[in-house]
Amino acid sequence: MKRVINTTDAPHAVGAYSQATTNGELLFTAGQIPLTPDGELLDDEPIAVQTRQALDNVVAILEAENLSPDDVLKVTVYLDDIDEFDEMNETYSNYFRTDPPARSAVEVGALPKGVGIEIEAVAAQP
Ligand SMILES: C=C(N)C(=O)O
Repeated sequence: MKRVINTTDAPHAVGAYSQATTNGELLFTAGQIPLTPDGELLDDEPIAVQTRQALDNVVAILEAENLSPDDVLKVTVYLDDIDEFDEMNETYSNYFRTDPPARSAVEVGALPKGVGIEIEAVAAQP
């Protein structure tokens, strides 16, 4: 059965979606943008800062379900500018140090709120 996740440790949805959904086995986060839980948009910050905030949001959502980055199976990274891949990747690697999840990283034409990055994850209950 589908259940939605709501945590104040991650930003509220900026549209018609839930922060995450789960069926009790798999958890799907919504794409997380560099928006703080208090609603501050970090769109003018370097991509490293934006990546950190997006991943902090992913981690907060995971922790709301007692999951951790180790439980993540797949990540998708959407970048406004693929030339920022290396900078994103350096920050990203701090979150997934051993046996990192599968990942796709792609450049897209534009992202909500004019941010530089959006990151979504799929995790499984251990
Ligand atoms: C920010 C999003 N995840 C959205 O607009 O779908």
